[in-house]
Amino acid sequence: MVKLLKYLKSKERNEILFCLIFIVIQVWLELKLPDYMSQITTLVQTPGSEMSEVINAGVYMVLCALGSLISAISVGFFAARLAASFSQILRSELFDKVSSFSMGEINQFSTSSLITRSTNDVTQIQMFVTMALQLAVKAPLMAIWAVTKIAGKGIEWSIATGVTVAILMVLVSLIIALVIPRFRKMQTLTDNLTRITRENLTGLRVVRAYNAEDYQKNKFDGANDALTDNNLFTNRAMSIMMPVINISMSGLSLAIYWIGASLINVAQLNERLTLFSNMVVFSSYASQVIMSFIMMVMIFIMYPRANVSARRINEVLNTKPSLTYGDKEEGLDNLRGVVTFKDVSFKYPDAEEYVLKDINFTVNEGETIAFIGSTGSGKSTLINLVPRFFDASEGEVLVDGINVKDYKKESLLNKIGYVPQRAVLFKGTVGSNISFGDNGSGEDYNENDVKKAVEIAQSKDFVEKMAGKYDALIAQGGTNVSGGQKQRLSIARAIYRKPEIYIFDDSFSALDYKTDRVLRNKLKKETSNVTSMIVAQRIGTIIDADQIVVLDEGKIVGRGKHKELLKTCEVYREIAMSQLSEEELA
Ligand SMILES: Nc1ncnc2c1ncn2[C@@H]1O[C@H](COP(=O)(O)OP(=O)(O)OP(=O)(O)O)[C@@H](O)[C@H]1O
Repeated sequence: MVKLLKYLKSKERNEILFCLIFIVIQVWLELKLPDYMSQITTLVQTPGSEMSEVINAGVYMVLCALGSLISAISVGFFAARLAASFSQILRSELFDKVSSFSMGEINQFSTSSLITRSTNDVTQIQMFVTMALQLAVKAPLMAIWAVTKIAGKGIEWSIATGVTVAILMVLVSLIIALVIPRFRKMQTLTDNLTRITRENLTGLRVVRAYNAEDYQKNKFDGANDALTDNNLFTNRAMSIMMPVINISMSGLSLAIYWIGASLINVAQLNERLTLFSNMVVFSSYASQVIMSFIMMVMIFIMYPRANVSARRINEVLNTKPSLTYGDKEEGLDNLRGVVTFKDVSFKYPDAEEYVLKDINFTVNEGETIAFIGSTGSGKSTLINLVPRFFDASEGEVLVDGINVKDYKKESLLNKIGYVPQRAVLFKGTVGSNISFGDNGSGEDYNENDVKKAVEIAQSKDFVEKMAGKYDALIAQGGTNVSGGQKQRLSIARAIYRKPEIYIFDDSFSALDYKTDRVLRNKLKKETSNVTSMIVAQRIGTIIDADQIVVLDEGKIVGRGKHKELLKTCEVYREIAMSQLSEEELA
């Protein structure tokens, strides 16, 4: 938890200082109250006391209570402000950190856990900081201050207070020891629940189509019950705590008055008044000691859960992204859109087997290189090494003659227009989704460029029919457009970027054959100097490519043009024969 404090900025540090000042004032004023009470008791019991003196002491008491109230409100105000801005900082740090992760790190934590860590865990910290700021300093300060006030006022009462605190310590420690493991489990169980909920919502159509609602419900109920049982256990244990504390407090008051009564009974007449006054004061301060104790217990209760959350947040924040970047902004002179793979091999983090082995090729400016092969042969993995979603385990990936690892992040990615296998659209408008291609320029886009990109991507017809045209709304995940339309908008986004290299990861398979052909021809005509790397399943999509690379189990088993490969590569011929007619093959 302490490690997280380094993220506090000077504004928040000042707020902590204000909190501490007000806490000291509050405790001092609260502990003044019994003094005035004792003064009033003595005045009332002393014959000849002036009424004005009693009223004076009463007024001071009211002023102290008011001052204490104002201080408590100020502490609450600053604590809430600090906790809110602290959690804002943490959320923002987490967001930035996760954005810098490679796919390997995202997979290591899992998306649902990263969501819980950025939301629920941060909320736990926020709640704890609000409470702890108000109580963590106040409780021990009040306890020590109150103890110094009652010290020497009566050994019997001190023993009674000491015994009560000792009994309370034992009981509360037992309860806390019982619940801490459950608090630790809470966040993992919440992760689990988030994962199942997320999976169910994103896969809702499949769940419905296969009548798997009951199966999903059972999984959800399992996770929900586990979390509920855990919560119930901790809540039941905690519910014992308050009565225990209340009984102890009442027992202590009873003991103090009982001891006081016995002492007064045997005391000399002139000592009785002092004893009575001491008893009243002692009882008040003893209550303050117990109150401090309750406050400390509350912190102990909240701490384990907040600490688990802090650890989970720290795990993310302390993870060093495996991707480090160089300082190159440009490639070698005269090179543009040139991609070279030199003896590249790759295996996924924690995997035993290589997914790519000894990959070598070069593609030059304006050329089209296509990758084909059976499913799982490593096509997507190969092209993912260019924008550095993963880094090559061995060998080098060069863009314009420079290793991709030596570029600045922006410089490398500005050269690339990437279209993923599954199109991704964001909530916004057609325009904002396409202009996302220009480093997320959002609503502030160049309308002509958007129109041009939409036209090349064969999307003009349907976009201009949408209500609002380029300002038409796109739902989260692009659920209000068809799969093919989504893919075309995603291609338009890459075109809007004006890159040196297009990377199409099986992006044309959602298009019908005619649109696929027209789109590629138009793209070739309008952006002839841009290099294209295309992963495809359809021979038709890559038949005109300058180079076709045939992959089988992560190895290149053929390379050349369509006609050459038909003659030289068995794997390619098999794929071609399964898709093309005799005439087309001839
Ligand atoms: N994140 C990952 N972690 C571990 N292994 C992975 C991961 N992604 C893919 N693989 C494995 O790597 C191999 C190649 O996968 P890849 O997605 O590159 O194949 P592909 O040729 O693009 O397949 P498809 O045509 O079906 O998209 C597969 O065996 C797959 O199981």
